[in-house]
Amino acid sequence: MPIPPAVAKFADLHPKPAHVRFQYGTAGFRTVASVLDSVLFRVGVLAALRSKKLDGKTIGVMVTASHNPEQDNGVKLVDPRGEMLDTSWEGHATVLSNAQTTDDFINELDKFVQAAKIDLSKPARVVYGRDTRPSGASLVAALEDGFKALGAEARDAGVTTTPILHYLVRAINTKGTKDSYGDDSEEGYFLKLSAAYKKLVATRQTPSPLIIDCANGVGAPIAARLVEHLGDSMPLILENTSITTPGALNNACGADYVKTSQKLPPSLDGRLQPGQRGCSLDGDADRLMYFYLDERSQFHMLDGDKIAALVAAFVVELVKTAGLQSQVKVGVVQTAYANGASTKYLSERLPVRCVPTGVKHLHHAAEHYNIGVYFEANGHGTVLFSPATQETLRDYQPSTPAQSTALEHLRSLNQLINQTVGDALSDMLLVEVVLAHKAYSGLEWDSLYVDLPNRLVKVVVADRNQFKTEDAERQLISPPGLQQKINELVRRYDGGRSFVRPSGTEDVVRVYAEASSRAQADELAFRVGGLVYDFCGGNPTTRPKEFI
Ligand SMILES: CC(=O)N[C@H]1[C@@H](OP(=O)(O)O)O[C@H](CO)[C@@H](O)[C@@H]1O
Ligand SMILES: [Mg+2]
Repeated sequence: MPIPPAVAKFADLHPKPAHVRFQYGTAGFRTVASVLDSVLFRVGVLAALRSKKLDGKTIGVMVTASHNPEQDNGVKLVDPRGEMLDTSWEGHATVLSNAQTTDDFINELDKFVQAAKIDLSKPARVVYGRDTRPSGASLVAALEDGFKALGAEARDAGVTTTPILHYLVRAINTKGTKDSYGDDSEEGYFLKLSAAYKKLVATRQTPSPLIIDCANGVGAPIAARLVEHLGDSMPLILENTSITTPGALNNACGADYVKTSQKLPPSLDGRLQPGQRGCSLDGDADRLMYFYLDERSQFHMLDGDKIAALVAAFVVELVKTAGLQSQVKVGVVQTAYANGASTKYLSERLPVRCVPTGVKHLHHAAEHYNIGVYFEANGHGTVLFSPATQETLRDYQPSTPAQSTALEHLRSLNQLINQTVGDALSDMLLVEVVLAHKAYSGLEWDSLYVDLPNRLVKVVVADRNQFKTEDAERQLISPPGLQQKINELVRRYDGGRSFVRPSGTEDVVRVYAEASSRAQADELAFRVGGLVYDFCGGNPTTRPKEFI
């Protein structure tokens, strides 16, 4: 079947800007919003094709640039089980987005449809949402033209969070089956989470109020609705909720600000009291960072690694108490950015795997455990219960009241946790459940282990693509000879660790370093940064001053 003429007609309305090259990367397409119109249209077409290829299963499309500045935007596709787009299609997305003229685009499309054996007569179904960015509405209009061009049945989920969009995709595709993921509506999502949360804390004291920094993004209206559903069971105070103030999104607030600057958002100064818990969401509410001030008002961050440690230990304990330890093996997945102290803490208790950066790698590795806990240090993560484990939890006959209670808790956790993708609000409730059960304050949680001081540095190089890594990105194999020099530097530092990899989302190379003291971690990072810069022939006049 030839490409319907409507595709070319609509494509003419969305010309590709000259001299821009797009790439479907770790987080889909992401760049300044002003150049994205053609990309959105073409992604609309691609989503419809993906649905046709999968017999009309619903595909999700999320328009967001997450923690990036407000003027950026982006788009990513969600596969039928609520997971990220299959990697084998990422390259096709890139090729289609870069076809210059309408004719080029139709040619590429035709080639792709033939090669992938897509039956264009099949139905196509999509569901799409966007964050609060001002550029969202017009980009969604371009996306909708892509759907129309192929006659896809399209459902608008409106302004919503990335994890809700993932939830909806899974809920729509499992509707009416024995694997039903929940009602396929935002309301269904809130009911599922709040009911599970209330069950889990039913016998616990109401916690002290938690402050949520909503990053002035879509997390604000969504958290406000969660508040209504939680009622008295969880006192939440929402901050940074100005979604219509120009420039406010992610500006000096949000999970990425907290992680990279290791500081309290200035807007929370005087609001967060010593001893009180606070947390930050990012711009699309799929990342979560916790923090608290000690009695001297010193800021302490509880990042994705701390969340993983807290949650994994709790799940292991429940599995044991339920008497399921021989059938249900719990494991953790991290990346090289995980703090060495967290890896040590976790490895002493359960299996830990290290995989390359990017949620899809963590997610897939976590699927290999019966219960897989994965978190990136930046606060993106979730817990996956394998299908077999869900059956075990359903059928298991406990033999004591203690076993029965632990089993009920595991069943509720399986409901509480958004298993399609990291979800800041679901993860926040999960953390609150564990804190309530352990009667931990932020301080006690923080004391599970002490973070090794660490430093992340960006290095601008002529061509980051010459950087190739192995061993889950912990070793460089190219440029040749550089890894040896890094090793020589690292050896000089007590508890030193450092690795270098090309970023998948920015045109930079990242250097990570940790050591037993702050000064040493900084020094090691700046030495490795300088080494990388010079090794790549960086211009001495623009060499960053802090590099040693
Ligand atoms: C050090 C770091 O935080 N890297 C981030 C960042 O990837 P880079 O490939 O390092 O640019 O963005 C990714 C997508 O959001 C996220 O998965 C990852 O953790
Ligand atoms: Mg995000």
